[in-house]
Amino acid sequence: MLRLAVLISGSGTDLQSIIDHRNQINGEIALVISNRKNAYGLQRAQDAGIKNLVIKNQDELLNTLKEEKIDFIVLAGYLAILGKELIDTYQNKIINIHPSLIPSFCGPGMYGLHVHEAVLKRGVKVSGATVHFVSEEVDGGPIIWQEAVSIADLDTPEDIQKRVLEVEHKILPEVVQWICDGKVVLEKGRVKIR
Ligand SMILES: Nc1nc2c(c(=O)[nH]1)N[C@@H](CN(C=O)c1ccc(C(=O)N[C@@H](CCC(=O)O)C(=O)O)cc1)CN2
Ligand SMILES: NCC(=O)N[C@@H]1O[C@H](COP(=O)([O-])[O-])[C@@H](O)[C@H]1O
Repeated sequence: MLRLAVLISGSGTDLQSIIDHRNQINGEIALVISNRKNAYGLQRAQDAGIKNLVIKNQDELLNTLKEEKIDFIVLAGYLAILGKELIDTYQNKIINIHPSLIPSFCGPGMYGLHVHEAVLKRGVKVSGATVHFVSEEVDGGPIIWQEAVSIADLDTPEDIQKRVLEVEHKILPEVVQWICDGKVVLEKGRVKIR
């Protein structure tokens, strides 16, 4: 059974979606780590009986992940850019959920509401969410799964965020379950679900 660490920075609704599905997931949410002490996701972890820590320094983060014998890392609204050492140590063992259909509206500076503000400004009629492997290139890692959603009837970034979060809360636990079941295969930079 994989020992999972979920990294957060904020309210933790993506984390909660994994917690809510943990009985279907053949992995243990062993640790929740936030880089912000006021992240409500820490309370969600506490309420679920999951060990939770605040760690801002990436060297300390990597040491803690090793000490806790973490096998796989899920970035769930984690708003810091991971460095080369951590990514090399956990190569193809880190996933991230992003609130757009990558390669659109992603990369440095594209996080949280900023994404949906850019989506609204551009006037696209479809958005969605993407789960991808994490590489040194921000949001540039191999795409694992995506789901689109119509936003043609929405007029504010907050409404778009709300609708996209519904998709996030569906696909993130699904992908975590597939990973824990060994169904996610990366071949020549392209992901297949067995
Ligand atoms: N090396 C990588 N690190 C991270 C990745 C990645 O793919 N490779 N994914 C991001 C998650 N993310 C979008 O999905 C993302 C997070 C944060 C930022 C960003 O610009 N952050 C700001 C600071 C924000 C803050 O602290 O308020 C910044 O670093 O200047 C962009 C994309 C997680 N890490
Ligand atoms: N680029 C990363 C990024 O923007 N991540 C986004 O932060 C939000 C976290 O919400 P949560 O704290 O309620 O899970 C989610 O919408 C997630 O896609």
